[in-house]
Amino acid sequence: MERRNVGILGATGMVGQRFIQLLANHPWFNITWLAASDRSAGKTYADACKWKLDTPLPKHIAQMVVQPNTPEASTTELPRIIFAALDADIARELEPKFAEAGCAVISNSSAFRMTLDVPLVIPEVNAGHLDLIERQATRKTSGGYIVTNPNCSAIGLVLALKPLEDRFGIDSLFVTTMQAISGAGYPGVPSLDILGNVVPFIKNEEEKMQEEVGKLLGTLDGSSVSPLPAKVSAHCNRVAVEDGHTECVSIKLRKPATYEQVIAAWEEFQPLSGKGLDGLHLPTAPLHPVEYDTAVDRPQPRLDRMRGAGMASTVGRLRPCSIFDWKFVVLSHNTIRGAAGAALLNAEILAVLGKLDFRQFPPLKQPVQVAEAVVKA
Ligand SMILES: NC(=O)C1=CN([C@@H]2O[C@H](COP(=O)(O)OP(=O)(O)OC[C@H]3O[C@@H](n4cnc5c(N)ncnc54)[C@H](OP(=O)(O)O)[C@@H]3O)[C@@H](O)[C@H]2O)C=CC1
Ligand SMILES: N[C@@H](CC(=O)OP(=O)(O)O)C(=O)O
Repeated sequence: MERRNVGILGATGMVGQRFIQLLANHPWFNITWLAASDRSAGKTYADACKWKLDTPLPKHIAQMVVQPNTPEASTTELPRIIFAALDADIARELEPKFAEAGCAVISNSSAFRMTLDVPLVIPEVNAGHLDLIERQATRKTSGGYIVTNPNCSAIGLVLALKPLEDRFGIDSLFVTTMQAISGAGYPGVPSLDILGNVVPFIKNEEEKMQEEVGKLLGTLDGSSVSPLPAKVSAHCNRVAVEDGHTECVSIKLRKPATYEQVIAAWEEFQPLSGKGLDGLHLPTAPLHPVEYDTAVDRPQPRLDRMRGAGMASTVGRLRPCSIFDWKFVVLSHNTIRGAAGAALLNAEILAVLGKLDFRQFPPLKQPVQVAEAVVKA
């Protein structure tokens, strides 16, 4: 099967490298275009990038020439699918240019997450919000659009919250994060600040978590999303862990739930595989998006971040909370499920829903039913 060409904007950074790693053997997508800042444009990728991952840099990627950061300056053909891994300020300026040029911009940045007509999506949680794409001005002119995935702490948390919201409703929650260093990009936090230390501040992180949870679990009312009316309070901390964000959560539910009912809600949560998508697996989707571990001392970042190939959210330590109803711990991989893997899964669901002009996608058995099942899940 011929694969669809894709590009990566911000390809030399921590998230850009994860995109390259995850796309290296992807069955539907083929990297043909890489771009970064003016510092890198014109160099080979190997010269421009400090490769930090523990799998080798693919040889054909190493030899690719890094392109300038605008559609018109590209010296090679611009693919119609662009994965973007830019800082928010740069994304705010560049991503619309690619959407105007007719690209599907699958963004990882916070720049447009809360914009009314931009979907903020986790496919297992709110795939129906992708309908917002059709409201974007560029969709009607060039066909291009922007889709975003959430903040890396919000993703792991919301995967654990969605089954609870569906079955019991969420009234309030209190969450304290312990976030890995890789979340700050490269070179990121200075070693003298973080070694043997905890930094109780990550700029804008608490605000992003609080508002993104509401939009992700909110309801699409035609032209915009009404946020979930739950109170969310977040404390965010940077800790000396390489990869994997850990979060301690206390939650008040709207309906009473027993220990067994809460665990069942997590364990039975298979929104993409159980309702018509059988046999039409999305390559990056984990079979179990939420895994509950019964051990008293799990989840732990070093031991659990690669569950579901880095795409699962691991939950543990469910116990009664003396202030709210229940408390538990959530862990997810911040640069895979929290970033590049999240964007890749968004691209895959867009492909299945026919929003990537994805002509080479293998024929679906029952296309309409499958799409509807995914959207309603
Ligand atoms: N790390 C994480 O866990 C997560 C990060 N994110 C978000 O993803 C985005 C990228 O993060 P991360 O990879 O960690 O950041 P890095 O700092 O590691 O990488 C930034 C990338 O942007 C490129 N860049 C910088 N300036 C420009 C420019 N003017 N034009 C084009 N490209 C430019 C850099 O290229 P060059 O090498 O040439 O400087 C590099 O490729 C951010 O918005 C971040 O908040 C989201 C979720 C998780
Ligand atoms: N701020 C997160 C990384 C992240 O997800 O950022 P953003 O919301 O800008 O994508 C961290 O430091 O761990």
